[in-house]
Amino acid sequence: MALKLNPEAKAVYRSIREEIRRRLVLPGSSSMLDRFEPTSDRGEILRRQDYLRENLPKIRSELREQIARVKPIKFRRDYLHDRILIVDEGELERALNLGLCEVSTSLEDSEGYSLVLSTVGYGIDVELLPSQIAPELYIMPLWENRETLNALARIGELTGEGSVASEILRKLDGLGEVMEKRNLLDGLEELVAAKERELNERISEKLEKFSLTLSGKELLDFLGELKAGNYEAIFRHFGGVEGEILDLINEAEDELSEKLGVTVELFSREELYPVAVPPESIEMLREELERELKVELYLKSREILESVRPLLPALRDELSRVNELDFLQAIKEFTEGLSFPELWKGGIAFINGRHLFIENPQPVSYVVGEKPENFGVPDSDVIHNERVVILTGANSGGKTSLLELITQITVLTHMGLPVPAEKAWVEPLDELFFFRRKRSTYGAGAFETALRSFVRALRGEGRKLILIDEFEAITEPGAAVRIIGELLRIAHEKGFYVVIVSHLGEDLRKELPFARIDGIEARGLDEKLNLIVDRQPAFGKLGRSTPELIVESLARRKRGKEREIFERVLRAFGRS
Ligand SMILES: Nc1ncnc2c1ncn2[C@@H]1O[C@H](COP(=O)(O)OP(=O)(O)OP(=O)(O)O)[C@@H](O)[C@H]1O
Repeated sequence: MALKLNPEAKAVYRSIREEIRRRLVLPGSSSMLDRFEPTSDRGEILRRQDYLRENLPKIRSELREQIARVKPIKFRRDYLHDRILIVDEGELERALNLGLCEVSTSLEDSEGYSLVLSTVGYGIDVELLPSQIAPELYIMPLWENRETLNALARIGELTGEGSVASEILRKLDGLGEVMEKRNLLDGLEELVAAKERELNERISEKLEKFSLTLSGKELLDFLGELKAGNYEAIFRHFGGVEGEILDLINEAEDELSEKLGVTVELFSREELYPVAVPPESIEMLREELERELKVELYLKSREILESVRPLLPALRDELSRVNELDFLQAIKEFTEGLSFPELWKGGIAFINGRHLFIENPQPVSYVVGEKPENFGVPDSDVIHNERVVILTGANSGGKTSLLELITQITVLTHMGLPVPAEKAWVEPLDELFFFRRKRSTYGAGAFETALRSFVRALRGEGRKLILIDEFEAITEPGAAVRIIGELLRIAHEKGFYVVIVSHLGEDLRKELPFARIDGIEARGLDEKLNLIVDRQPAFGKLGRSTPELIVESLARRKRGKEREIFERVLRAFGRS
């Protein structure tokens, strides 16, 4: 059963949830928060506490950075246009239903496909399984997410839970060579152009050398041959150069063949200098390479998938565990220094509670309902297990903040999380109500609305905590005492826990002997003549609003005639 929250209590829950959510690293982890919605089920709260007690210590600070590297790995069914599957008439429907590629019963249809797969011996042998027909659909997402796999491996080390990712990565290594060729294919034009440039440079060097040699003694020989009409020798001379150039071309093509893994013949043998590769040749080479690569990638993927497939369920589990770890690290960060409350029966009590959203708050201890035996807070002897408490005291004393703190501790307890207090005892409740003071709403409308919500909170049975901030601000003090008095009597009879902020403490005390009156008071003035407020309510004591301290502050700040008047007023309090 979910703990019921009225809108303002729910707003406190939302701000807590938001504090945790913004500490998450991955968007996919926020659904974990839904599992920690406030519940009134005692057993469930205890289970959550146990789960966190066991798991939070495993969370190391380095984890956050690794979690941030994890991306979801999505295996998508896709239709592959590069392959055809040739099957037997009887398998046709099953093969078509796989929806992975073109299917036919006739080999004639395979024209134009890079990959011909077959269950009947017409191509690469396959069974009718996605892992054999389209292994790339499994392997490519893994290959593209090596960063994630690396992070998972590291996370496995950090948590001591291990990981299958490193084994998968090792198997994927076998794909490296094919992928490198793929990269070469992307830069094919540039690769060929560079070779072409290099080749032309080397040929031109050769030709230069050739003309140099010719300008030596050979030139004389050459002229001699020419005079004698010995053309044979001249051609032999030129033929030698031609042979050398052809060698250079062959060498360049061999290098390319080696790199690309196919026999390359790109350069023309007709025009020896400068050599140029026609664009059509590059296109043909590209097509051939693509075809070869597809086959190679298919075969490699299939081989790797065979050994990787049994690891995939564990990988899936690890990926969802990362969201859980992300959630845990967010909780760990948010609850640093907080402590698990004790579940008990008797209300709510805490020692040195610290408001979540006040910076450097003064810790406050408080009890609504039964006082725990080892409560040990000074001056708490006057507490007599009162379920209804009236909180009085100075303006800006921290009354609203205390109601907020009680709400925070109650909500966190019901989420199963630690609370901002040194020690806390919380009874699992059915409903939590928090009514804030409506500052600017006056008149019958506002009063009617407030009264209705209050009465709605009192309706029915169950374990309820009702927190009300200054109800009387929207009606006349006289009527307020009567209305609040009667409503609190009903709350008392029903055994609900109530904290109500009120300036009518004196009057309510007379009406409600069962209620405790606590007070927040100013202790004095600091060196700058500002009020020093003790945020810790005094138990069983009406909080004076200490206007005399304000008068004293003014008396000491002012000069001349005004000061005289303030001092006279101060004397009326019996102080000077
Ligand atoms: N425990 C605390 N430690 C430090 N600062 C606090 C604490 N509680 C409240 N304050 C600060 O005191 C100021 C007044 O608090 P709050 O509004 O709760 O007082 P209040 O008694 O409800 O005042 P009002 O009577 O005007 O409604 C706020 O700025 C708040 O941050």
